[in-house]
Amino acid sequence: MSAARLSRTAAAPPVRMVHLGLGNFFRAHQARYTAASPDAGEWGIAAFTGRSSALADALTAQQGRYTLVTRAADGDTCEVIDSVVAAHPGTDLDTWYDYLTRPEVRIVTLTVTEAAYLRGPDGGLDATRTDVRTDLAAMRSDPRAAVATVPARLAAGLSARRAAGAGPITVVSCDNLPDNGAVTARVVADLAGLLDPTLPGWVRDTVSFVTTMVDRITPATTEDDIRSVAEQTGLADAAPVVTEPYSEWVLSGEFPVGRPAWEAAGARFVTDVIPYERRKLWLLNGGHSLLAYAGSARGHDTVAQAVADPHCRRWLQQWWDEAARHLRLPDDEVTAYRTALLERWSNARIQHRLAQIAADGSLKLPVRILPVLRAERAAGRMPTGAVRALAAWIAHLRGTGAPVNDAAADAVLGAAGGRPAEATGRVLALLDADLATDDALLAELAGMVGKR
Ligand SMILES: NC(=O)c1ccc[n+]([C@@H]2O[C@H](COP(=O)([O-])OP(=O)(O)OC[C@H]3O[C@@H](n4cnc5c(N)ncnc54)[C@H](O)[C@@H]3O)[C@@H](O)[C@H]2O)c1
Ligand SMILES: O=P(O)(O)OC[C@@H](O)[C@@H](O)[C@H](O)[C@H](O)CO
Repeated sequence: MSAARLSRTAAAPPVRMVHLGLGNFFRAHQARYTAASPDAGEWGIAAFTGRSSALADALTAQQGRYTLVTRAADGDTCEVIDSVVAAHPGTDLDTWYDYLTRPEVRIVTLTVTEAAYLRGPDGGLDATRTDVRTDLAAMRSDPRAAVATVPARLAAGLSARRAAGAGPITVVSCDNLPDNGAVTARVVADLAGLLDPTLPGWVRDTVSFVTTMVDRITPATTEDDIRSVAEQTGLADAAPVVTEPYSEWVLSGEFPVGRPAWEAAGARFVTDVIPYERRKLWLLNGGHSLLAYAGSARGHDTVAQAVADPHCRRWLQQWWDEAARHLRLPDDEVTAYRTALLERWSNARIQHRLAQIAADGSLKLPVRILPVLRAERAAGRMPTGAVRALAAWIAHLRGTGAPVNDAAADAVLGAAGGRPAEATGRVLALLDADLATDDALLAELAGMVGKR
C-alpha cells in the first residue's frame, strides 16, 4: 500500500510574512517558531527559494506542509509544520512583488547564506560586481524587473512597496553574520541609493531591520531521511527536514507593524544581541569551521566523527579557550555552552557533513576566527587554536580534506598555491591586509601549513 500524502485539513493562515532562502534551516527554525506561536493562525508564510524550483514544487504538491524530524541521540520526534502556506521559485519575481506590495504582509525573513549579501571590502555592497550591475540596469529600465541578487530583490521589492503605499515592514536576517540586521540595511541602502536617491531615506524611515542570532544544527536531507519519515509517520513526504533538539533564537530590534508571538515559542527579545552572537559565531561556527578543515584532513566526514577524535577535540578546546577570553559573558554561561556543544555534536544520528560546513571559508573565517585572532595578537599572544583553523583552511585550499567550494574560489585558490611561506602571506592578505604584515603570525601559519 502506498503511503498517504501530506495535505492540509484546516484553512491555511493568511500570508503575512515572506521568506527568501527557502531551504532546510528556515524550515527547522523560523517556520517552526511561527507554527508553534499561539497566534500561528494569523501568520502564514510565503517562501521563495534562491533560484531553483525543485523544493518549491515539492512543497506546493504538499500545500506547503512538511515533516520536521527532531533527531535526538535516542530517537526521533516527527511533527508536521504548516506555517508555510505557499512556496515559490526565487525566479518568480512577479509573485515576489505582489506580496511585497500587500499592506498585510508585515515581515520579510532571510536565510540566503553569507555569500548572498555581496559585500565589498568596506562591508557595504560590492557595486563593482557584474551581477549587481546587471540587476541595477534592469531595475532602471523596469522597476519590477526579474532581478537575481538578494540586495536587488530586497531593494526592488521595497521600492514597489513604496510605490504601492503599502506602508512599513520589518526585514529579519537569519544568516550567520555578525550584526546581520545592520549588514542587510547597509547593502539594501547602497543598492537603493544607486537606483533612486530618494529611496534610502524612505527605507530608513519605513523599514525596520532586525538583528538576530539563530542556532539549530540542520543538515541537508538525505534519501534515507525521506524513507525513514515514511516509515515512522506513514506519510509520503518528498521534503522532510531533520534537525537537532537544541534551538535558539535571540532577536533585537523593532517590529513596528507586528509579528507572531515568537517569544511564546521560545524566542528571546533582547536589547543587545552581540554577546550571544559572538558566543555562537565563535564557539559553534568557529568550532565547526575548524573541524570542517582539520577534521576532514584527518579523514572524517561528519562533525560527530571529528569530535570523537581526541586530536580534533584537543584542537577544539584550545580554540575555545582563546575565543572565551574575548566573550563578554559570565564564565559559567560560556562553560555551559561549551558542554552543550560537545553533547550536540556528539549526536551521531545527526549526519552533519564537514564538506557542507567547509563551503565559503573565505567569507566564514573572517567572521568566525579572525576577530579572536586579532584580539589575541593585540594582547601579545600567539593563539595556536585560531592559527590552526586558518592553517587547516589554507591546507584545504591546497588540496587537503573536503573539496573546495567557495564564492571567491578563483582568488583564494590562485593565492594558495606554491611554497607555504609565500602562499600563507598571499591568502592572509586577501582576508586581512594588516594581519598579513605580522611576521610572527605568518611564520607560525606557514609552519603549520607546511606540516600538512
Ligand atoms: N543549516 C544550519 O544548521 C543553519 C543554522 C543557522 C543558520 N543557518 C543560515 O541559513 C543559511 C541557509 O542554510 P540552509 O541549511 O537552509 O541551506 P539550504 O542549502 O538548505 O538553503 C539555502 C537557501 O538559500 C538560497 N541561496 C543560496 N545562495 C543564495 C544566493 N546567493 N542568493 C539567494 N539565495 C541563495 C538557496 O537557494 C536556498 O533556498 C546558512 O547559510 C546560514 O547563514 C543555517
Ligand atoms: O550554515 P553555514 O554554511 O553558515 O555554516 C555551517 C554551520 O556552521 C552552521 O550551519 C551551523 O550548523 C549552524 O549555524 C548551527 O546553528
